Amino acid sequence: FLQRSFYFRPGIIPARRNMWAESKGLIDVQPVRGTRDFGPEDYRLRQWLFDEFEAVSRLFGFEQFETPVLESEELFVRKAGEEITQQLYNFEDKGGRRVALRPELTPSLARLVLAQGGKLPLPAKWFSIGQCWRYERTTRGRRREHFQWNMDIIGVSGIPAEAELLAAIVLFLERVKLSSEDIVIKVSSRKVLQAILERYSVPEESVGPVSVVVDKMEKIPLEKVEEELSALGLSAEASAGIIEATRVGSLAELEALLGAGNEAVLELQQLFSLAQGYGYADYLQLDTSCVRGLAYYTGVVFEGRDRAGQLRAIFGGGRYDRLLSTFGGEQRPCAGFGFGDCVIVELLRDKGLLPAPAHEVDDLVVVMDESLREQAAGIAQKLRVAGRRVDLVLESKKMKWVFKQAERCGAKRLVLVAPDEWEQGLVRVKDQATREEHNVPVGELIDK
Ligand SMILES: Nc1ccc(Br)nc1
Repeated sequence: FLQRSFYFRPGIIPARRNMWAESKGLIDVQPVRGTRDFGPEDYRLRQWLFDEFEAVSRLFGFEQFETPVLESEELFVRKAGEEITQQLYNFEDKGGRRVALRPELTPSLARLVLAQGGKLPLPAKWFSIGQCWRYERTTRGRRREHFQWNMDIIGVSGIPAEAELLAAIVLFLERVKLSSEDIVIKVSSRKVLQAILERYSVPEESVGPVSVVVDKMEKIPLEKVEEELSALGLSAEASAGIIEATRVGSLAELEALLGAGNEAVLELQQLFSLAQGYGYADYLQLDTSCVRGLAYYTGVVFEGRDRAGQLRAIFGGGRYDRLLSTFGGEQRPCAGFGFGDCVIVELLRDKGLLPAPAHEVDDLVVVMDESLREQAAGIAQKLRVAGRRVDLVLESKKMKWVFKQAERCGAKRLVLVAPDEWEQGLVRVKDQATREEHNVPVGELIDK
């Protein structure tokens, strides 16, 4: 019943509780349903991924922030029927407060921006990596937590903001050796649906809830989509207009549908031109069926998919100019994206691009005679102060075990503290790469 590492074996939700083991008094060693442990092997892979997220964010001049995983429930209570709010991991705490484990990072970002008041210099370019939660009731046994990388630009109303965010994503993809042959970034704008709804005099506030319904089109029958659109008050004609607008596959077609001066058309034309400038245009595909399932988007939206179409969205984002004002704050233009830690790992594994970061230390320090333990401790500490990673063997071990441990910890050097050599001020050093062994004066150990 040992849980296999999650990252390396996707979709393997931990084995059911082991009733036999528990009957013997062993606690349930599985993590809570829908959550993952990150043992050292998984944690190294996760660290590699997060280091890439961070490196790209810093290459774009973004600043890192963090907010609590626990938020006031009200931050996520929205009336647009989004899955993300229907699966809220919410509860009442011992103080009677209605709280929730955050399902996404953007509302927390908005809260933090508002907390800074008018003194926040704009534009603000912020990034964060945080665990997000959902309470999935279905028996599918899906995960209930994942980590998301977010980058957001606050205070820039123009398309250059969206283009810059996409450039960051593409840089990440290319750093992990993916290309436009592997990934397509579907791009559209909520202003397409807005323009259609205007034609049928549907109030603009419906764009969010209508988008939430349209976002489900890939997953539910068309009749159900039409039913839900009708429940939102759309006429049969308006629903037909919306569904037709999700079938546009090029900018030229969109221009023909909405007219050359339409804002969505102009903005998307600018986005594709900037994409040429950055050099990532071949990732982009205009697809008006891409609306994303978050109600608060107000403009450009995008999502990353594997070109083979086997996986769920790898990332998603867009413009959300009204979120701050819905929290009672001053309206500020915002754009951002969320990039999960799971689908990307599945894709990299499928492509044979997943690294397997090994545990490694610089020195394995071994005491050959317990009378020299204090001396060995001193050597280990000096090596560490000099910045070398040291695994100090803490008890008397046979050499067979020592050689095995040297492999396990990827030691570059074996440092043996033994009586005969010590009397001459020497320690025995074995270079693990060259297998060469020689006696080294203790004082010269550091700069070797
Ligand atoms: N929003 C959200 C949270 C957690 C997981 Br797993 N998926 C989506």
